[in-house]
This record gives sequence, C-alpha cells and structure tokens, in this order.
Amino acid sequence: MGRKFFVGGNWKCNGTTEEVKKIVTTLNEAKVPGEDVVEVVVSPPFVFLPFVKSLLRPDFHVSAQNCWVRKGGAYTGEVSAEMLVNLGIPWVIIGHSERRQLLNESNEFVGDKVAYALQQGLKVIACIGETLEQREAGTTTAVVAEQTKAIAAKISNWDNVVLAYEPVWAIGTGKVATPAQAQEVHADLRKWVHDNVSAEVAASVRIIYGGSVNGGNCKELAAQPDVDGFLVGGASLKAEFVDIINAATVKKN
Ligand SMILES: O=C(CO)COP(=O)(O)O
Repeated sequence: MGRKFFVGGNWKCNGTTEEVKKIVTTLNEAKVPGEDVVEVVVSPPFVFLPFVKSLLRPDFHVSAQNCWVRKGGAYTGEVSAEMLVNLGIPWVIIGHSERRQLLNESNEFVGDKVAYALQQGLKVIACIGETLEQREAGTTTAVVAEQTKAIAAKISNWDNVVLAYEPVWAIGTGKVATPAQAQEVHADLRKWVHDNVSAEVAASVRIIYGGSVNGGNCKELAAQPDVDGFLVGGASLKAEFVDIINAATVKKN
C-alpha cells in the first residue's frame, strides 16, 4: 500500500495580496507531521503562484488550478503547462467540476489536458464527481467511471496522478458526503482502476475526497480505508486547514 496522505487546498478565485500573506503565514507557522507522513499542496489563483511559492515553507508545495490543453500560443487568457514548469510549479488541478459545469469542459477535454500536463512533467490532481441529479438517479458509479475512463484512455503512467473525488452536491454547500458515502465511491473507483488499468495502479493511486471538508469532519473521513486525503476549498482559506492536514495522523493509528 504505502499511499502517502495528500491534502490539497484549492483557493479557487479568492484572495488579495494581504489575505494571501496571512494564509501563508498561518501555514508556515503550523505544526504538522513531516513530508514522510503527509503531502501538502496549496493552489492559489495563477496571479499569486510565484508569490506564494516564494513565501511558502519548503515542505509544502504549490499547484495551479488549471492549464491549457496543449502547447501555448495564440490562446488569449490561457496559461500553458510549459509556463507552469518554467516557473517551477509542480502541480496542477485539472477537471474541477466548476470548470466542467461553468466552462463546459468535457470528459474528453479533461483527459487531453491531464495527458498534456503529465507529458510536460507536471503532477496532476484530476477531479471527478457526480451531480445531485446523477446521484439521485443512481448513476454515481457510472458517471465517475466514465470520467475516469476518459483520463485513463489518454495516459499510460499514473505515478504523477492524484484522483480527487468531489461530488458536486457537496462542494461549497456545507453538505459533506458521509464517511460511508465517500468510502463507497472511493472503493468503487479503486476497483474500476484495478479492472481497467492495473492492480499496481489501483494499490498505489491516491484517491482524495473533496466537498465541504472541514476541521470537524476530516478525521472521520480520513479514517476510511480508501480515502487517501482531501481537496479542500473554503476551509483551505482558514486556520482550520492545519487541522485537516493533521488528520493524516489518523492513518498511522
Ligand atoms: O471544490 C472543492 C475543492 O476543490 C471543495 O470545495 P469546498 O471545500 O468549499 O466544498
């Protein structure tokens, strides 16, 4: 097994220079387990990436929230994977549901982006998850399998991929998935990877949960065998993000 706990903070489209400094100061002063126990990655908006990278403690890492699907060029408003590599940004979030829903990113487009970012040497947090309608229609397993399949079809090496299961109905709603609901989907996903990619990748790929994770609910979620960490939105802008990082210690007990 040996899947290292992963905690990502997705700041989304939030923050001023002052706020960013304050969050980074909190993180820099935080007492958390070492990098051997938990991998911590924060994802500010593009414009703050170099600033955050320069201020952030060296055992925490930074991620972009998106990148362009192929080599840069005449794509106004986009940021390419090559640029992120050039700036020493190691991670990128791809396929967040806000982009799938608001910007119509399709499964295929997300798969292409993941493949291109990996080829350029980035590590990828690939997001998947069902809407409330899909859950209520009983299609959760099929939906997340389809999303994962579109990624699997485009890549051959999963070493640098973290899969983030983020049910859309739980994002920013305060309506967190129960530990049992999260575990069920994570186990299904791991089985899908086992059957469609390989047993090795299924055993090693980290599947993290996102959707209204906070300081109060993180430990119970972390205790689930197939929950390998979190992608945190709102709470990653607050001091309680430190408590969420510390939920990693649940895995050692
Ligand atoms: O979308 C998320 C992380 O990517 C989750 O957001 P919240 O934690 O605010 O629900």
